[in-house]
Amino acid sequence: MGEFGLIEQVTAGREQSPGTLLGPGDDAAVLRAPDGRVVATTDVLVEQVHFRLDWSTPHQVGRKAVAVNLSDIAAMGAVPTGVLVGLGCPPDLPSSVAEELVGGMWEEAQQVGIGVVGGDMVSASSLTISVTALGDLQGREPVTRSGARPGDVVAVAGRLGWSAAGLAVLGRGFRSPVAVVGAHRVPEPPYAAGPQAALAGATSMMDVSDGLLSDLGHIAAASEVAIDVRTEQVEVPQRLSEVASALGADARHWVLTGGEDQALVATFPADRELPEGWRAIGAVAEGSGVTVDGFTYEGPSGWEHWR
Ligand SMILES: Nc1ncnc2c1ncn2[C@@H]1O[C@H](COP(=O)(O)OP(=O)(O)O)[C@@H](O)[C@H]1O
Ligand SMILES: Cc1ncc(C[n+]2csc(CCOP(=O)(O)OP(=O)(O)O)c2C)c(N)n1
Ligand SMILES: [Mg+2]
Ligand SMILES: [Mg+2]
Ligand SMILES: [Mg+2]
Repeated sequence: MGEFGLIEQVTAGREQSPGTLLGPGDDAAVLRAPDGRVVATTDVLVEQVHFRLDWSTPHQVGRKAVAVNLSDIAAMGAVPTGVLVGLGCPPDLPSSVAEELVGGMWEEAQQVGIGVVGGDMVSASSLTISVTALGDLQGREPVTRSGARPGDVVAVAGRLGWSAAGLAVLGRGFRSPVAVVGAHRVPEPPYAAGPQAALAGATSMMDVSDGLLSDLGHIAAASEVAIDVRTEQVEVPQRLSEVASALGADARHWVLTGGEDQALVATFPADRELPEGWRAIGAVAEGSGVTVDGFTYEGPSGWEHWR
């Protein structure tokens, strides 16, 4: 199938998402920007680096590719308005795989009431997916990485360590449909928690894509503060402990440094009540860097490409 046939196949019969005034199908989409500002973010996923088609179905990969972008929109305190999808497909990729991928993208987008408003299809040596998400602040100020203040509480919404546990299970050759494997295949970012944190006065926020400690390092650096994670406050779910003991791995390490669950981590003034779904895990102080119970964490604090 040629390029235009494939585009026709993946766009045909799709409903236009709310807020889309035009597209896909013209040179660009036109979206409503009620706030007068547009939030924009992009993340690329590459076969063998971010996913394997013997570990995940194309539909699951499509959902994940959109989810990792929508979590960045939520991490600004915004709501998504549309996604654009770039697909680099090897010439021997069955068109049904592209169709399923786009189907997964639509499913995830529709979880938050939006759609795929445009994209691009090119030939490539390995399957490459680039998603751009756009969002609306609904009149609120963006919650950046740089607003954490000494005395703030550090809190998290969503799962930590589940995706890393699933990756460990898959990496050891098991394909059983345990919950952690499901979590690795399709993350469940707490989308609504982003805008809720913004409304509750969060001073900084980001999504956890690389690992809690690594990502808190970005907040600490941008805000010029120190962050201490208190392990007595960080829950290690029973499920993760079970998987860890079966694999001879460390569940706490997954929770502290595992990426790809797309949880949200934020800081809040200590006198504010945390919004529903948020749990305290540490504190902000004067200084720099991230510590765990006052000590520097031994070993890598999260995923880093080329390391
Ligand atoms: N090639 C690039 N050009 C411009 N900005 C980039 C590029 N790559 C990354 N960035 C920016 O650097 C910041 C950190 O990137 P990244 O760690 O990928 O963030 P995230 O985990 O939220 O996706 C983001 O603001 C991102 O937009
Ligand atoms: C086959 C495979 N190997 C390893 C991983 C683990 N992994 C790949 S990228 C990544 C971190 C997140 O990806 P990144 O491109 O850094 O996203 P961003 O931080 O930009 O959101 C992790 C934990 C995986 N998902 N799949
Ligand atoms: Mg990124
Ligand atoms: Mg992010
Ligand atoms: Mg990263």
